[in-house]
Amino acid sequence: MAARRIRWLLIAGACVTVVAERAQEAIRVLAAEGKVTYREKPFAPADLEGAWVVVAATDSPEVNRKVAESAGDRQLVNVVDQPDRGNFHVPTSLQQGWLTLAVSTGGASPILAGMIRDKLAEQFDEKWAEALEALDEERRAIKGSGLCEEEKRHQLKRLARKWFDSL
Ligand SMILES: C[C@@]1(CC(=O)O)c2cc3[nH]c(cc4nc(cc5[nH]c(cc(n2)[C@H]1CCC(=O)O)[C@@](C)(CC(=O)O)[C@@H]5CCC(=O)O)C(CC(=O)O)=C4CCC(=O)O)c(CCC(=O)O)c3CC(=O)O
Ligand SMILES: NC(=O)C1=CN([C@@H]2O[C@H](COP(=O)(O)OP(=O)(O)OC[C@H]3O[C@@H](n4cnc5c(N)ncnc54)[C@H](O)[C@@H]3O)[C@@H](O)[C@H]2O)C=CC1
Repeated sequence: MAARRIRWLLIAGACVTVVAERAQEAIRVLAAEGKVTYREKPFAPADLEGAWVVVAATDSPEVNRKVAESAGDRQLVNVVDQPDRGNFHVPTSLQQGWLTLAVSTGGASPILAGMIRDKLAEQFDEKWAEALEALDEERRAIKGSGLCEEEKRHQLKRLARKWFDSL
């Protein structure tokens, strides 16, 4: 579970520190490659110092509860086995170039969220990534034109509609 969250955090550009008594092999490899910092020890509240995002993903509900309770008001906390103890949930997501679609069922069924994402992926395929790049160029041209604000807005709306209807 922790490895899944770490992958997502690294893609987002986070500096990740893992605290685990005995981390999974995949995490040890990331640590050996210098991609994450690994503290091989039991959790202690001081481990949260300086953290912006905290993920409680141990296999012990008591430890995860303690992690959540030790976090400060200004920290984002995700608790993988007791979502209500944290202050954010992780949706499943689909990336198609610059397009990001996130799907959440509010915790009711993470598997269904994955199914919905797969269904959306059939509709929002590579064409959308290509379209967004083309649209971006056309939008810049309109923004850089000497047209008045009202006319620009009108053209930007028409531009988005043209692409939306063509895909
Ligand atoms: C609230 C949330 C936590 C949060 O915010 O982080 C949460 C909570 C819990 N999940 C549990 C179980 C499973 N979760 C998955 C899968 C995923 N779970 C994810 C998110 C979230 N899961 C958040 C809500 C998101 C939403 O509702 O949309 C995804 C999107 C992202 C990710 O986790 O990477 C990923 C989507 C899959 C994909 O993308 O295809 C699978 C299937 C699998 O592993 O393949 C199972 C086993 C089957 C089952 O139990 O249904 C359990 C019971 C744990 C236990 O008792 O052992 C809890 C705790 C509880 O329900 O209280
Ligand atoms: N949110 C979600 O989508 C899902 C959540 N889960 C939940 O994720 C949790 C973890 O499951 P897995 O990753 O399979 O477990 P795991 O057994 O692979 O990993 C647990 C890790 O916690 C560490 N740990 C345990 N006590 C510790 C302590 N006191 N201090 C520091 N580290 C400690 C262990 O050393 C180990 O590295 C479970 O509660 C499970 O119910 C599981 C599947 C999906």
